[in-house]
Amino acid sequence: MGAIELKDVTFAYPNGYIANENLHLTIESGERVAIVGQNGAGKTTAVKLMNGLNKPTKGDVLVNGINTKENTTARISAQVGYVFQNPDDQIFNSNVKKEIEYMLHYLKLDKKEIDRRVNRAVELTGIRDYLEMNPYDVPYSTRKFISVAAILAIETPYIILDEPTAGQDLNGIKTLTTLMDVLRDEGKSVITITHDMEFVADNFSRVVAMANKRIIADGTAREIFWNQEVVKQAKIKKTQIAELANELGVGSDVLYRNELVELLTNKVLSVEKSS
Ligand SMILES: Nc1ncnc2c1ncn2[C@@H]1O[C@H](COP(=O)(O)OP(=O)(O)OP(=O)(O)O)[C@@H](O)[C@H]1O
Repeated sequence: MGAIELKDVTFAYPNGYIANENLHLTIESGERVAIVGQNGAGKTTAVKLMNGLNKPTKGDVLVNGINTKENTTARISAQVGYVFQNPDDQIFNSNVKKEIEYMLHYLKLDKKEIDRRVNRAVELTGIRDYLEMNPYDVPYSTRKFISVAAILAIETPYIILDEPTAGQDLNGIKTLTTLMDVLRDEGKSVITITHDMEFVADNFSRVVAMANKRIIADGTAREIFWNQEVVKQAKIKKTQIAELANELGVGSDVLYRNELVELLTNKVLSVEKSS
């Protein structure tokens, strides 16, 4: 069993701006972790450290024991796939199929294996109808799935999704949820940056909260969403159900609809009993 380990990592951009300070984090292989926090907290910078796109200014990042500082981004990316927040920063081929196949040719896989991986990635992301099109001729929300498919096809043990639900409608969210289930069954690690707390509560048990370049909390979704200090500092918007429970003053750790329904039902029953 491997892990991604950030050991006291600080990162400064070439202009000198320090975007991450003293990060300590271990993500075991197979784990699913959501990274949440205010805009500019340093989330994207941190995940780019995990796949070698950023190399630490101080400290070390290890991927399955391999130090990212001593290896090329290409080698680290074969372990940790990163789907960019904006697909237009990632996609550069003039044809969807070519975009998905690009890394597979780089990895020198044979045609049969390339076809298998492309088919699987296309199936999981629902983009088969677009295979022969120019990625820039398809809607933005579909283009996001092209960037997901290109990374899925590499079949890395760790996959990072940066804001996957942004711009997706109900169908897109459904496709993502099914994809999350498949990746869970395959034992893959998924690390997600998101501002969508419903998506977090439904798909991630571990949540890392960032604020002002640092990790300020690391716990279960329930622990993070009901820690008022963390919610305030990281500027997290709670789930609607947690907000509602808070406003109604029922329960101090409600996260899911069924929990709220049960609490309210019990309250009604106890009022009926006592009257
Ligand atoms: N190439 C760069 N050069 C200098 N500063 C940068 C660069 N890229 C990002 N930054 C700065 O680093 C800080 C952290 O950015 P980052 O993208 O990691 O934040 P984030 O938490 O992912 O934000 P968001 O939720 O808005 O995507 C921001 O202040 C940003 O302006």
